[in-house]
Amino acid sequence: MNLLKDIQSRKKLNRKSLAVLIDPDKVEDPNSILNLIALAKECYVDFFFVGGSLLTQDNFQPIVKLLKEKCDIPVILFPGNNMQISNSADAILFLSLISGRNPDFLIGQHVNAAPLLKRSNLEVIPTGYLLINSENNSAASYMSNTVPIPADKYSIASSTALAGEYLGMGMIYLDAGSGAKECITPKMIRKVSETITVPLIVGGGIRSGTSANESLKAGADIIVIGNAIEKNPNLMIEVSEKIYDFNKTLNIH
Ligand SMILES: CC(C)=CCC/C(C)=C/CC/C(C)=C/CC/C(C)=C/COP(=O)(O)OP(=O)(O)O
Ligand SMILES: O=P(O)(O)OC[C@@H](O)CO
Ligand SMILES: [Mg+2]
Repeated sequence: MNLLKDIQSRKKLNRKSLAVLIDPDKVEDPNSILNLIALAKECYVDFFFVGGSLLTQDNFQPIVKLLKEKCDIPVILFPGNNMQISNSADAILFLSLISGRNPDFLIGQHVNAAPLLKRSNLEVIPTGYLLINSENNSAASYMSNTVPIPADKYSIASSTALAGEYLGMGMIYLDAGSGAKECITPKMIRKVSETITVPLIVGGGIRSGTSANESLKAGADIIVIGNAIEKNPNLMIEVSEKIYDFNKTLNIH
């Protein structure tokens, strides 16, 4: 399995995907996600992302193992730091926080993680990570000690994403921050997606089928939903129907 190649070929076909984010700190008992896993299978969710800005409990490894045991949905680590590595997952987003200017999140965490990743079987996916301003300071922005790009500074975001692509990053991730009041605007997604050629992941504050649909229409290739699905797992059904409708028009089987 080569997930990046798979994601690139989906993009070529303009085929959209849904990633469900599991933040281990929000899960009290790993077994409590069994229903979520069952629903994700029914909804043909494309990926599970697992990670958090800060992990204070010991359930990260058990959650990754449980996901792998109970379903075939690829599990991609979305690490807040270099401690969030599990050999049981399929891949890791090797995030470099290019919207910020904190060397530790641009290259420092990566140096610590690299030898562990070399010994693992994880697919390492170099990903340019951009935090876009939301009204509230996000946990990711606080923990990384970086200032997000203002939500209406389209050329700064597009140029940053393009620089990431030119540096060889295989994907770009635009994040308004988990639980953001406002998700990334369609205009911002459009400007960035028109500038880059690599797959675009968009997340943070997506809470309805409508905003999911708008993000996809504006050019997101993968949308990520965490908080809203934790609160209302049935949103997964609504969003996956939107993705199904979107992909159906492409006439691929
Ligand atoms: C390459 C390796 C090993 C690590 C990269 C480390 C980097 C650059 C991280 C980027 C900055 C960061 C702290 C990202 C966190 C992203 C994430 C997993 C968010 C999930 O949501 P939370 O931020 O935990 O939100 P809540 O406030 O809802 O808990
Ligand atoms: O939890 P939400 O707001 O859906 O955000 C998902 C993810 O993009 C956060 O890093
Ligand atoms: Mg968290």
